Amino acid sequence: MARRKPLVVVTRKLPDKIETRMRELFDARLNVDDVPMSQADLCEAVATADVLVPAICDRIDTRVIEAAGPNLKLIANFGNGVDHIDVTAATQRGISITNTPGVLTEDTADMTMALILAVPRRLTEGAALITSDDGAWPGWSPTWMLGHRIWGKRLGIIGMGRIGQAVARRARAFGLQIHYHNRRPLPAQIEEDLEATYWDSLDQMLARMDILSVNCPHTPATFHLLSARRLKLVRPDAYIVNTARGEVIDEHALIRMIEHGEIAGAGLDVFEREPAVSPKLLKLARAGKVVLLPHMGSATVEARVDTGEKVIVNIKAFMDGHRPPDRVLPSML
Ligand SMILES: O=CC(=O)O
Repeated sequence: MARRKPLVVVTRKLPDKIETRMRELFDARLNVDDVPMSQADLCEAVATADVLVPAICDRIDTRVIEAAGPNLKLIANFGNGVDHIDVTAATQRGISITNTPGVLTEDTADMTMALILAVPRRLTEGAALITSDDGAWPGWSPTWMLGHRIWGKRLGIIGMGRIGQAVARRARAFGLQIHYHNRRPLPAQIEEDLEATYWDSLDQMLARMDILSVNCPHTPATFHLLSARRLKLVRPDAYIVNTARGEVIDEHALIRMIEHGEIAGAGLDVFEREPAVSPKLLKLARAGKVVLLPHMGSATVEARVDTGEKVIVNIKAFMDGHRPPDRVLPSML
């Protein structure tokens, strides 16, 4: 007798190519209209599904895990970060989790570099000004719209995993000096190739950098890693860029310090209460102090297709009785 195809519930619209392949391989319940699923919808879905494919905008909390029926054995996340999933609760219920590392490294590093350039060089401010209706551009002047040079400055990367290293490779080409803080130093050869300096003490690194880039995952250990106390160590002429997760920075404290001129500015692609963005940040953006993007770090067609392909590989491996290549365990967080 032919084996029943696994019932795979996908919470958001995925690239057409991925949805077509999922329809071929699985009993796929797709969300072609891309209407976000409520917590109640998610609970209903996991009651009968074999596999749930959530996206990073879904909240797979204890309530959803407790609603899982006996068939749910795998949560194959569409995305890298898993801070929206209660990994411990799922693991305790015997549900495996997978993510999609590697496929968004270069795109996220590009967006990080874009923000590293955009904030000190006032890119969005200038672009808004030239297209404004009131003809606000008075013409070139030696002292007008001056930003700050990034060449020769010190970049402190917080979290030197795949994305942090990809940022370092780009930043070197822009003449930045690479410094980093990580749980562990990089292997000597990689450190040498990147000409990167390791700081065991995050506090000491923060006090000496011109630009800081947050590239670590959000885990219980990195929540508010840049706390109000640590932000006070940052130089008043320094900029902070975050393309990782909003929760890694105490956003209230950051806003206050930028408002008071205690930090020069920030480039943020992620926020503490996404998709809500603090009105104070919007005001700072209009004042040219911050550049804000709506969580677009990995938003390329290529990354989304590659992510979908990784999800499929993980589901297939699991269903064939193998260890899925991108298994996430609570001990990894
Ligand atoms: O932010 C994107 C991801 O974690 O995949």
